[in-house]
Amino acid sequence: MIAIGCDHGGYGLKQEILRYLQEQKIPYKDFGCYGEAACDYPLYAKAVAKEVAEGKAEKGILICGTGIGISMAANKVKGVRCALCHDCFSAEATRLHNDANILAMGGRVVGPGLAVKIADIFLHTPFSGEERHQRRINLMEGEDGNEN
Ligand SMILES: O=C(CO)[C@H](O)[C@H](O)[C@H](O)COP(=O)(O)O
Repeated sequence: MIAIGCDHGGYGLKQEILRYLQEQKIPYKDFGCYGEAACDYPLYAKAVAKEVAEGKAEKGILICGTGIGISMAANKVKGVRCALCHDCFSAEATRLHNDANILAMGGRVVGPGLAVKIADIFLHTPFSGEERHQRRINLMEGEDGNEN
């Protein structure tokens, strides 16, 4: 299951991503927001991040105006590796190298065609599992002597 959320700046693009998920028959849970009224992105970031961190969702997708605030908020949750991607190369690389578990995008930055392609790559690219990448993820997650 994919957990998905947005703020008002990402609402329109989220509708496009939901359409893609439905067409592809990819199960999802929509954590809001549910309209274009102004709201606060950390609330939706935390709801999706918690779902992913607790293993209830396989991956997450978060969308705000820029993708910046919502990715920052998601990355405060332990176990979350949220990657802000506005190109296909980064979407593939963050899965292969970082095993990113949440994709963030900006609804005011990227158009729907590219955004759907980015989401498709993100959802279908496996982690490479290579030792050097796993070692770096472990360091990032606070193992091997780091504090966090
Ligand atoms: O990244 C963001 C915040 O850091 C997002 O783009 C928000 O969607 C944006 O800040 C919302 O701005 P608004 O003026 O309240 O529409």
